[in-house]
Amino acid sequence: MQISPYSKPEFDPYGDNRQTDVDEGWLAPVALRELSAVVSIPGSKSLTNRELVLAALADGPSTLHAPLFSRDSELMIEGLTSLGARIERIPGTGEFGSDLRVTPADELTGSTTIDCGLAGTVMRFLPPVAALALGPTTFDGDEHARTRPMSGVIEGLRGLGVDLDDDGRGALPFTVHGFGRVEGGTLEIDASASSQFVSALLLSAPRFEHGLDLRHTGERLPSLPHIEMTLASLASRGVKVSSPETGRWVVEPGPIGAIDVTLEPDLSNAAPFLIAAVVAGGSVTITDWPDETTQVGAQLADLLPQFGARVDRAPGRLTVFGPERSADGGRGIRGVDLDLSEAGELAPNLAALAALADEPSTLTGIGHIRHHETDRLAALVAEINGLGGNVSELDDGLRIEPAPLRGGPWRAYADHRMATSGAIIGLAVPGVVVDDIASTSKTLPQFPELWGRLLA
Ligand SMILES: O=C(O)C1=C[C@@H](OP(=O)(O)O)[C@@H](O)[C@H](O)C1
Ligand SMILES: C=C(OP(=O)(O)O)C(=O)O
Repeated sequence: MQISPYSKPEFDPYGDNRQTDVDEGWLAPVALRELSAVVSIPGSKSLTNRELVLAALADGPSTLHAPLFSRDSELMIEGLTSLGARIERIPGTGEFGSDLRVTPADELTGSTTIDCGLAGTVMRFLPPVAALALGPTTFDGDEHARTRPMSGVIEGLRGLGVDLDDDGRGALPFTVHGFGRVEGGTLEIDASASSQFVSALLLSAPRFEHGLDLRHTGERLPSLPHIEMTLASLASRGVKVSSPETGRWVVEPGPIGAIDVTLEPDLSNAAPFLIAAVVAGGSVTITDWPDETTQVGAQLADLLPQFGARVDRAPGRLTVFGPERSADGGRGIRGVDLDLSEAGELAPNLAALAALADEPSTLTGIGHIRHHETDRLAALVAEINGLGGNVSELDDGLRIEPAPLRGGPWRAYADHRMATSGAIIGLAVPGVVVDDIASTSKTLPQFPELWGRLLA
C-alpha cells in the first residue's frame, strides 16, 4: 500500500476497535525501503531567537543570514518589534528564504502586550528586555504556556528591583513595568526548572547599569549547553562574559556589538531525520552540519551510535547509517542507558527510537521536560503505551521495554517534538495517525514536506 504523508487511512489502522476520529489526522508514512537521503534543515531556533534579542539590544544594525522562520521566531520578531526594534525581511541567499535586518530602537518602549505563543525563548528572553523599555509590557501566551514555569525570570527581575505584576503562580500572564533602566548587580535564582531563566537574564545583562553576577542555587541545572550557547552569542558580540565556577556567570556592562551572523541549521530538528536512518536502515545526511557548535543536537553524533547506528563526518556534513538488520529480521536497534540532562530537548525523539529497539532503555536526567511544551514524560508514556508499548515514568525519566507496537492515534499535545516522535514510530508501524502535525510549525514548518521527501 502506498502511503503518502497527507493520505487518510483507507483501513482500520487500529485493528482493536478503538473508536478514534482520524479524519483530521496525518497518517505517518511508513518507510518501505532503506533510506538514502540528503536533507537540509532550516536555521536553529535557539540561535535565531538569541541573535534576534542581541541584535535588538545592539549598538547598531545587524544582519541575520539564514535565520529560522517559524512560529517561535515570528513571535520573537513581533515581540521585539512591539518594543521598538525594526526588523525587516531582506532577500537572502539561503535555501529557506529571506535574511533579517535588525535595527535597534533609539529607546525601547513598553505600553504593549506580547504574545509568547508556546515559545519558551520568547516568554523567558523578552521580560528582561521589557524591563529595559519605558512603560508596561504584558506577557501572555497559549493556554498551555500559562503552566510553563516562569519563576526564575519573575523573581530574578524582582531581585534586580524591577516592578512586575503577576498573580503569584510564577507563570504567565504578568506585566513588567519598565523604567528604561535596570540596575543589575548580583542575583541568585533557582534555574532547576529551565536553563532559559539563566539565558534570559544573561542576554539583557550587558545593558544593565552594573551588568550581572548571577548564581544558580537549585540542585540541578538542566540544558547546560544552552547556557554555553548564550555565553558564546554574547562573546561573539564583544560582551565580556565568564563563568568563574559551575552555576555562576558574570556579564560585564557595556555595548552589545552589531554584527552580521549566519545561523547554523537546527541540529535538534535534524534529530528525527537522522533517527529515521536508524529505524529504516540506509543513510541520512544533513548538510551544513557545523564543525564546531554549542547546539546540543551535536550530541546526536555520540548518542545515535549507542543505538547501533554508525556516524560519518565530512566537512559540512553528518551522515547516519542505520544498524545491520538481525538474522531474525529485527531492526538491530540496541537499548540504551542515557543521562539526557544536557539534552532534554532530544528526549522525545530518542524515546520514540528506544520504543522501537530490541532491548530495554532507560532515559534519565529529564524530570524538567514535564514543563516543556507539554508534560513530555506523561505524553510519551500515554502515546507509546497507546500503541501497545511498555513505557513507565521514573522520577526523572522513562523506562522503555521492548513491545510490539500497532498503529493507532498519536496525540501531539501541540508539541512539535511529540508530533515528530509520532512520525518516527510511524516509519516502522503502519497506521500511526498524528493528530496535529501542524504543531511542527513551532520550529520547523517544513516538517511534513521534508519528511515526505525523505521517504520519496
Ligand atoms: O535556551 C534555549 O534555546 C533552550 C533551552 C532548553 O530549555 P530548558 O532548559 O527549559 O530545557 C531547551 O530544552 C529548549 O528547547 C531551548
Ligand atoms: C523545549 C523546547 O522549546 P522551548 O524553547 O519552547 O522551551 C523544545 O523546542 O524542545
